[in-house]
Amino acid sequence: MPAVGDPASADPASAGSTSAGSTSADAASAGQASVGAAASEPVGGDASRNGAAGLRLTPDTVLILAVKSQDTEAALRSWADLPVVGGGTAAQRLPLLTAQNGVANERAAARLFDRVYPVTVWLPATHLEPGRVVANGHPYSGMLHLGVFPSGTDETAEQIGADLVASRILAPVRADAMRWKYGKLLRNLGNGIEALFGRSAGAGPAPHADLFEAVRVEGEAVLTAAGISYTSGAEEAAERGDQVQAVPVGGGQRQGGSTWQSLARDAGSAETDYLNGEIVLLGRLHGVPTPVNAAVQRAVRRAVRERIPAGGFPRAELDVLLR
Ligand SMILES: CC(C)(CO)C(=O)C(=O)O
Repeated sequence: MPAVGDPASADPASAGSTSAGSTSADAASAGQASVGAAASEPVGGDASRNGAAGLRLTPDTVLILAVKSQDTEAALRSWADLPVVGGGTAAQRLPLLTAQNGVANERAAARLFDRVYPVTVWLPATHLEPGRVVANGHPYSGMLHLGVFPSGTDETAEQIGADLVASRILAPVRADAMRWKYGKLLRNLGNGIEALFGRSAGAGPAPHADLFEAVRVEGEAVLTAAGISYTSGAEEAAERGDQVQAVPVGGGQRQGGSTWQSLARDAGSAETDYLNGEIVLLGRLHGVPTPVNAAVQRAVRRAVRERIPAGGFPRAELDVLLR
């Protein structure tokens, strides 16, 4: 089952032989890009630089959307109308995997693509410099729950899952793939906090634990009010066990998650509008206050705009936003 390289850029996270479309992907959404890359060897190749038009899409091509949610629309538009050998377009014929954090990508994809497969990405990886994606996950590189959107499974999902397992990525196929994605959304609400303030050094109570707790509590309240089911942290952790542990590569610890990496790379955008911002949106739709998620979202937007380095945001300034 061949897949295609990135048409839009030579972005390393999407430059592997199996990712589709990118403008600012990072390691957490790189999924396949890190597969097979010797831990920290540069990845990428000609296909990633040829552009979508240079690629030959065959009926057994699988498209993997591995960009940040803010870049989804552009990536989808660049792929949808490309012809597939034998007739029809990519949007009509090819399976499109949304291997991304957040829950907005599936709806955006389904507006254009007939066959959308949600993928919940649990893949500790690091992308801080062009051309290099470090796969920190061990003994498996990651765990990607996948299924059919909006629900169900099919033969394609099963086959993709089997291919992923053969490449050292666990890939349970789930009829309720979106429930896993909403659970992961809750886990990603701390991404912005980590990006703003950095990781805890040393022992003792985690700094900013109050914020991590508050965004989660708001998130759960919002999903409950919206009648959306989600996996619990315990369910996810039990499923994963110790099969995907973040280990140091080349002597270096993984310094932070995907949003932290966006600030560290000065990527010019961050995914927070689709993580904390998703909770804020649902809160507005369902009448649930979400002040802490909104403050984190605003602070990360400011950090991106003012190019405040990862971990360098003053806590007092977030507290002002919370008053
Ligand atoms: C779980 C993890 C850390 C990697 O998939 C992640 O979601 C992120 O960095 O955003």
